[in-house]
Parts: sequence; structure tokens; C-alpha cells
Amino acid sequence: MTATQDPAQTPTPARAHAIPSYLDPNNIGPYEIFLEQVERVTPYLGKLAFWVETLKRPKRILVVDIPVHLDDGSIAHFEGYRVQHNTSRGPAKGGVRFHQDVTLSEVMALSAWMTIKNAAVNLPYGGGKGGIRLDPRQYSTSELERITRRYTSEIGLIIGPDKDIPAPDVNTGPQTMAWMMDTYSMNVGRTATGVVTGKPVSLGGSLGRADATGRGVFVTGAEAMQNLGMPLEGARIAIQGFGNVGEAAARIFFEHGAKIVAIQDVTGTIHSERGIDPGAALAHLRATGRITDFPGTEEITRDDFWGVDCDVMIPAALEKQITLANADRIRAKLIVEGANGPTIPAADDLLAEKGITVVPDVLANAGGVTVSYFEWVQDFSSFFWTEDEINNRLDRIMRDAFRSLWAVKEQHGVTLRTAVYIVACTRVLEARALRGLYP
Ligand SMILES: NC(=O)C1=CN([C@@H]2O[C@H](COP(=O)(O)OP(=O)(O)OC[C@H]3O[C@@H](n4cnc5c(N)ncnc54)[C@H](OP(=O)(O)O)[C@@H]3O)[C@@H](O)[C@H]2O)C=CC1
Ligand SMILES: O=C(O)CCC(=O)C(=O)O
Repeated sequence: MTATQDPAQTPTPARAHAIPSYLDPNNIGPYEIFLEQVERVTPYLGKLAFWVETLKRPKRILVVDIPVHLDDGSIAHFEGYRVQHNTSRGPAKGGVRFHQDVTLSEVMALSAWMTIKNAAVNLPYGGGKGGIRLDPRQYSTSELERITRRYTSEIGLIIGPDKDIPAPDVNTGPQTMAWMMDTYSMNVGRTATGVVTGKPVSLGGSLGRADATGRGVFVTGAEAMQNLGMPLEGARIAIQGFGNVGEAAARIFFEHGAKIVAIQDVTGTIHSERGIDPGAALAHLRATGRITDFPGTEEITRDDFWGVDCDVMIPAALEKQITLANADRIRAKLIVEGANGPTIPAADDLLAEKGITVVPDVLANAGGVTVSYFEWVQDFSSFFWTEDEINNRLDRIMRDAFRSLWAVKEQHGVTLRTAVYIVACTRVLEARALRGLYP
């Protein structure tokens, strides 16, 4: 504005909601998928729609530089993120991902999906997520330890047992969480087990956490199959991703009589109409470093995975896997989203048109964070539960959430994803409205 301009005459259309850079339409990314999902639910929010802008903007974003000595004595710099999307219902909560394709947009979307997920199963948390842009396969264990520790110190500004509690995600696990817990504890001068979840059991971790996400995928998948009149015994399952989530889901479905007909990971895709024993496939993967060449299976192309004749498809790898390029080929009657954000909204519409039911990520994979919540509670009380207690509580929470959300889907005649968003967004925005805006 020049000195001669009258401020009262200056148009200020952007005053109410200046468009942040991450909403630039040229900057398409996973966060736009989340925004689209919020758009779709807004008509169902009634008066709470007044507050909906809250959901569109992450509460807090931290981007950190992580300088680390590599084993050869050189210094490398990595970009790390921690995003706290929302804290209206409690501290931020969500995993940390190590992957070469991690971006800020991705971490923003993942943190937003945590807000929805935690509200969907009624955990007293907001949503957060973190990540480091690196390919962990390129680094030694000691390099990964130094990277993890430096990242933890950098994000130490905003995490804490009552502020934001990280957990494992893609390419991170109990050892990563042990390093994070130790680094944070050293920095604050006391052992703070509750700062992260998904820790080793010997270090304040919870029994049942390792299988919890896959178990929740099974519980919600089995509930959906029952509602759709699909028998579990002999059901043919195709799984993309054979890591923490995919392997556990495959194993538990297999233990309940289902038949695993295809598995895809980064190394390739195996298929067998007779069925694949996931335990033997895991042993083969561990022995050879790849899922392919597993005896009794044929290798098919990555694209042909989507056309496999199956009853249930479980994407359990990364985002944006089910797109307009492959949704039309899917022959499953049911998709249970183990991964976060595997289906783009346009493909979601196509699947609905084809009569394919989708149990959305924000419900299907909530088992992991549910047992993380149990771990956090156990750490606070220093009193640990048996694995049966944990699994029974997890099953009950997942089953109850599924049934009540399915009823909302039936009531409104919407997809299960929209039903989950209706309930979760209502819970988050009710909390926001009750808390008000002013400090
Ligand atoms: N861990 C958890 O508790 C939770 C995880 N999730 C979500 O589940 C998904 C998987 O996470 P998680 O199992 O923990 O991760 P892992 O790192 O344990 O496993 C990821 C799996 O996906 C495979 N994969 C990666 N990229 C591709 C690709 N382009 N095509 C096919 N397969 C691929 C990997 O193959 P390879 O091993 O060959 O690299 C690996 O088998 C993510 O979306 C995550 O956010 C959701 C809730 C909780
Ligand atoms: O266990 C947790 O806190 C979060 C797990 C996670 O990152 C997820 O559900 O996507």
C-alpha cells in the first residue's frame, strides 16, 4: 500500500481467510486430498460448519534441518518435519515416517488424518505426524541412530508426553522409538517413557502394539464382511504392503480361514490362486530380502495386482495407490484401507459407483493408535496389562466404532468414509467451539 492510499478504501477480500501457500492450486499434494474430504463432509456438519476452517489449517508446523556425521566422517543434512494438525481434543498423536518421498504436504495430510482417526475411535487426542526425507536403506544403523536422535532433539521444542506423542510409521519401529525416548529423556533430565509409543516392551512398550494395526484391519474388515454377507472362511484377500500392517493383517486373516491370493511389496508382486501362507512368505522375505520367487507362486506385474480376482483388497503401503488409472480394474467387493490415504477422492467415487465398499483408513487402521493410547496410559500409571486384556479392549473399541459408524452410513445414505468424517469432524469441531478462540 502506498502512503496516499486510504486503508478504508483498500479491498481486503483476503483478510478473513488469506490463502496459505500450501493451498496453492498448483501445488497439488496429499493435503489437497484431505481438503477434498473435508469439503465433502461440510454439508453434514450443521451449525458446526461455521468452524470448519479449523480443520483446513494445521495448528503448528515445524520444519527442521538435521545435520549428522555419516560413518565416513562427512556431514549430511536431512529435512525433517513435525506437524500438529489439531489439538482441540487433546495432545497431538501420530507416527514418524522415514522415506525418500516424504514431503511437508504429505506430513500435513498424515497429521490431519490422525485428527480424524483419533476422533473416530474417540481417543482423547488431536492429530500429529512427523517424518524425515531419507531412504533408510542407504544408511547404517549407527547413522540412523544419529539421525533419529538429532531429529528428536530438533522437534523436542514441541513434543512431550502431554503435548505431542510420536509413534512408528513407515520404516520406523520399536528401536527408533527407543532412541527417541532416550534422546528426549536425556534432554529433559528424567526418563519420560510416555513421550513416544510403539517402544520395545522392555522399555515401557505395550504388549499387542506390534500387531495392533493389522488386528484392527482384521476386526473392521471382518465386521464389514459380515454386514455384506461375505463369508470369512475361504475369502480371497490381496494385500499391497507386507510390513508392520500388511503382514499382521495377512497373518490374522489367514488364521481365521481366509486365503491370501496376492502380496505386493517394493520388490514385486506374487500371486497364487491356491493361496499363500503368510508365515512362510515372511520367512522367505527375511531369508532372501524379497517377496518374489516364493515357491508355489507366480510373479505378476505391479499393475496386474489391481486386477487380481479377489474378494477383499487391503492396500497397506503408501498413499495414492488407488487412482483413476486402476480403480476400474478392481474386482474385490470390499477394500479395507490399512495404509493412510491409499485412495484418491475421484477413485473413491468410482468405487462407490461400482458398489465396492471401502472401510476407510481413518477407521480401518485405527488399531495401532488405539494400542498406542493403551501404552501411554500404562506408562503414566506404571501398571501394565496382559496381552489378552489389550487385545480384548482393542477388539471392543474397533468393533463398537465400526458398528456405530456403519449405522451413521446407513442413516445418511453416504459412504463409510463420509460417515466417519461426519462423526469425527463433529467431535473435533464441538471441542473447538466449546473451548472458544481467545487465550
Ligand atoms: N505402523 C503402524 O502402526 C501404522 C501404519 N499405518 C500406515 O500403514 C501403511 C504401512 O505402514 P507400515 O506397515 O507401518 O510400514 P512398513 O515400513 O512396516 O511397511 C511398508 C510396506 O509397504 C511396502 N511398500 C512401500 N512402498 C510400496 C509400493 N510403492 N508398492 C508396494 N509396496 C510398497 C514396503 O515394501 P518393502 O518392505 O519392500 O520396502 C513394506 O512391505 C502406511 O500408510 C502407514 O502410514 C497406519 C496406521 C498405523
Ligand atoms: O500409534 C500412533 O500413535 C500413530 C500410528 C500412526 O501413525 C497412524 O495411525 O497412522
